[in-house]
Amino acid sequence: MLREMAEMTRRINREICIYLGRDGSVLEVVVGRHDRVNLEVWTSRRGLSRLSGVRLIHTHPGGNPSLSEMDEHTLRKLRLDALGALSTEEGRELLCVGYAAREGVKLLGPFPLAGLPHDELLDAIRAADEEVRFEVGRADGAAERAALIGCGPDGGGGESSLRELENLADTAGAETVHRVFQKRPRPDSATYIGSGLAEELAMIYQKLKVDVCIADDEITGAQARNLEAVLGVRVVDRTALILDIFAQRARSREGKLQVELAQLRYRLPRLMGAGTAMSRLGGGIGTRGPGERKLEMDRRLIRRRIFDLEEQMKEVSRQRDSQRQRVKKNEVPVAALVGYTNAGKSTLLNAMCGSDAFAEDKLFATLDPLKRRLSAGEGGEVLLVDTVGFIHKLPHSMISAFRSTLEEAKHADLLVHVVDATSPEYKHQMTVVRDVLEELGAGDKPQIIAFNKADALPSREEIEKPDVPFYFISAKRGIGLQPLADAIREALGALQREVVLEVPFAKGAVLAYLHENGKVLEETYTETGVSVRALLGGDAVKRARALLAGGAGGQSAKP
Ligand SMILES: Nc1nc2c(ncn2[C@@H]2O[C@H](COP(=O)(O)OP(=O)(O)OP(=O)(O)O)[C@@H](O)[C@H]2O)c(=O)[nH]1
Ligand SMILES: [Mg+2]
Repeated sequence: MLREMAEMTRRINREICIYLGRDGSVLEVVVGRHDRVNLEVWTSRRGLSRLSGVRLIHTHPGGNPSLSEMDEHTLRKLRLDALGALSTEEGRELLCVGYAAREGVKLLGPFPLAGLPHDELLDAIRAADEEVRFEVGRADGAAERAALIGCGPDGGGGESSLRELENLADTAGAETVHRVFQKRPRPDSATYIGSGLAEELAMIYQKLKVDVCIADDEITGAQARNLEAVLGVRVVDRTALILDIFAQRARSREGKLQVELAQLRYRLPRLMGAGTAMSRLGGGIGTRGPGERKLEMDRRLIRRRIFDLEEQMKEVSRQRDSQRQRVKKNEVPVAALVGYTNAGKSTLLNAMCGSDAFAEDKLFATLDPLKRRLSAGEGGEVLLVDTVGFIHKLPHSMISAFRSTLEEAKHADLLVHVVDATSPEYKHQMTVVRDVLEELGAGDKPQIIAFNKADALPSREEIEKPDVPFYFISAKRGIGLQPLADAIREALGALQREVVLEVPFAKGAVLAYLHENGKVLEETYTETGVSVRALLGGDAVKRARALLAGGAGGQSAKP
């Protein structure tokens, strides 16, 4: 067979690649180009830490009989029993064989075809099979090596989106080794980026030993499969990456339920047919579930699990609702900190409430809503709630999966929109946040904007002034927090503010108005009229003042 392979390679000047099972049967034949071959992935049903039970022999057109660096990478990545490289120079055919050993890859040969040490080779493989254990995840235990691809029209912010994707990859624990953005009006329906570019990338990825390719947009299952076939590496998209981060970070029961649900809903339409086992190879981005639960289930099981999770979520939602009702009854106003991921929401919550929410220079540090009492300032009790950060290209399926967390924003009385003012993308990020709030039905809540990280901001003049109240703060350095806290209290108070109004006897109608439209707490009779302490909504205060000011003998009211 080796002679035939050499002969054929000389004729077509292309690599030929044959996969063999342990019984010697041919599992697959692949013909590549002159200088490379697309390595299909074969995994038998053995554990991911064991040798795969597959041997691969391929030809090197020309006279090089040894294993290339790429060959060795392939050997470990596919956990092959052995990988043979056959040099095909006529009359001088030589076979070199590599196999996995505990200390890395061992090489035997090159041997002339007439003198192959069959027994020695088989013994070596048998020994390796006993002792070699691969780390699940990456064969060599290092960080996953990621390559990023994105495409879109010129000037569509694709580059900065790709930078953010790199940040996300970093958060997920992967190292970005390659990045490419292709300008095109719209993604290719079959391969997302152009197929020509994909073929070029395949070469580069092999050289750079890329483990996973991440697309900056949500792609279809078919696009992912087509790309995998060309690129020869696992392909995931932005959504899978975000879900992976969520999976690593979810702590509370509710957070875990939400993440698992979102992951399964994302996976269901993307399940691959049997045999394409690429996504099962090792661990890494897109394969982790909450608590490192492996996401390997078939369709039927997934459907059942989704149903289970939905039922559990309903229960959690009910509990959360009744909790909210209790808070409402106590009339404790709630302000929700919302904003783009990494804006500094958790840091602000900690600074303003003297608490210790988890804050980190990573994206999506916070997954679970956290409520704390606002400590600074006078007046009634106010609750602040931290929320999950928003991000652009957040797919709709995820918004619905995280609805119960995001609903904290919807049920809050006031939104404090925290903005990382030092981000070159701050305007775009603000738009994203507004859009998500809109989608949640919280678009018209009263808002205060907190431009955060003012300590690291070169010039406040550069920041475009919004048309809602705004404050420059530094959550980390504790700058400008008191004015912000006051503003929060005041804005919340406007909803049901305690005011004292001096109502002259001549304006008896105002008294009636206060009783009807607010909650009168105390009435004290003075020489000229009644001093009323009452809880009033913002509009009611305005109206009462107007009534007091209007007409003869009007006396100004003191708030
Ligand atoms: N320079 C500076 N850095 C800040 C400030 N506030 C927060 N940071 C940093 O910004 C990073 C993100 O802070 P977090 O509070 O985790 O941000 P978050 O909005 O809660 O992020 P997610 O939970 O991931 O959505 C951390 O490294 C903080 O130390 C600030 O006022 N100035
Ligand atoms: Mg946070």
